[in-house]
Amino acid sequence: MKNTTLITNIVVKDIRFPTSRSLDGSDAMNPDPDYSAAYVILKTDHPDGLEGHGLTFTIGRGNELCVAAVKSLSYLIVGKTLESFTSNMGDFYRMVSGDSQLRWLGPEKGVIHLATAAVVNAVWDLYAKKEGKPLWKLLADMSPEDLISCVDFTYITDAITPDEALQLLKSKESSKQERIDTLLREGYPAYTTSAGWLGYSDEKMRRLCREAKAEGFDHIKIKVGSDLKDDMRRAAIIREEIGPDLRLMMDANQKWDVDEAIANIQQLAKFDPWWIEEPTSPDDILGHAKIAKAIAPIHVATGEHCQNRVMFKQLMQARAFGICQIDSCRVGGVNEILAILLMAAKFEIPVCPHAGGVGLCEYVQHLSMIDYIAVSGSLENRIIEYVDHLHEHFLDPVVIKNGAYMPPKLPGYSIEMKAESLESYRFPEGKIWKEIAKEKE
Ligand SMILES: C[C@H](O)[C@@H](O)CC(=O)C(=O)O
Ligand SMILES: [Mg+2]
Repeated sequence: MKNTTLITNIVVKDIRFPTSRSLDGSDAMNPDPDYSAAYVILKTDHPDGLEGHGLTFTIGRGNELCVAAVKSLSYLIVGKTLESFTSNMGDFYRMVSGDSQLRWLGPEKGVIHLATAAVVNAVWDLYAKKEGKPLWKLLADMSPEDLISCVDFTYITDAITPDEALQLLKSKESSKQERIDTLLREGYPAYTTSAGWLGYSDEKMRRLCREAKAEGFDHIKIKVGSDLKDDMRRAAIIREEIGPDLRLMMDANQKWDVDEAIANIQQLAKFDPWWIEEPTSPDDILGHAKIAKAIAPIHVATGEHCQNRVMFKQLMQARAFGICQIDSCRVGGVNEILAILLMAAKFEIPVCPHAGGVGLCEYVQHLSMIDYIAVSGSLENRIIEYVDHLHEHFLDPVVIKNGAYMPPKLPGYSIEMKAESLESYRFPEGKIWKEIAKEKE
């Protein structure tokens, strides 16, 4: 029997969920998101019909651009074997992100990089399925040398060299099993954003806060950035519900200019936020540094719109944030995430991933788990975002127990959606979108 798995085709789907109807996911910058995915299926010649699944997340309009970008990348993947990629995952990443003509569209940013993430993550899903392990375990079982070989150190060696990264991983190697046991027993701590969407009524916010507390969450995030008076009123309601001891985080979704952010956070400080997220443009490193200095000890958190490892590097070097929010498909998938985790460990900055959306919770649980097991080795001030939407569409949805993510058990990257969901939410031909179109008529 042959040992190689040929990737025979890529199927790409435009999948959209009409979340804007209930204002789930709404914030000051994005008042009406329709959580969406450019969804990738790698078909193979494996006798068991093995497939690699991956997605990149958008909030509706423009999802078709990501679909088109995946199609443009597909010639790099189709007709090649999985093993030709997994024999050197670093070379694989450089090949996908560095195509001599497509690179002009980025490099390593924007629509082409979102598409890169979908493709790269689909290959990791296929790899983990072929090995019969959940992704976190596939990575946990790699030697420090193998993990390092997955990383593209181009443009970041002034912050961390491959040799430094290797030493860092080696220092955690002998105690990995203890941390795996902790995760299997207690899970990885989570926080919830489900109560704090900007479009929710005060009553709904209060009810969801009570439910979150009862479910064991001790960190809650709310949206700010609409109107300061309203932000203060909503923050007061949330504090009243959660009391003084639970941690409260605030997310401005890039709404403010730098000095405006400082002034507004100084007002909101009376509600004791642990972090303020995306206070200004995600590209403004010096602006973030100015805000971080002015509002300490409140932390600046950012990363969900941080486009690549080079930007993360500069945020770290400039001490511009205190919390690093990786996003599983904003940067170029698992390989680039490993680079960011290594830098964060070296700079001793906690990584608290951005999740929510559709599929992001399913993805990032693996990333935080590998960070804890093999890279940072720490849970201190580390917590994964959790949002209670759309998990029912996945074959291996996240399991939350007592406010913590339990380690996934099934092989793969947990991102495979149910066939009936892919069919019903296909845009614009799926049943759901046809019904919505009819209602509008
Ligand atoms: C538009 C998205 O829902 C965004 O508000 C998510 C986000 O900022 C977060 O979860 O953090
Ligand atoms: Mg956010």
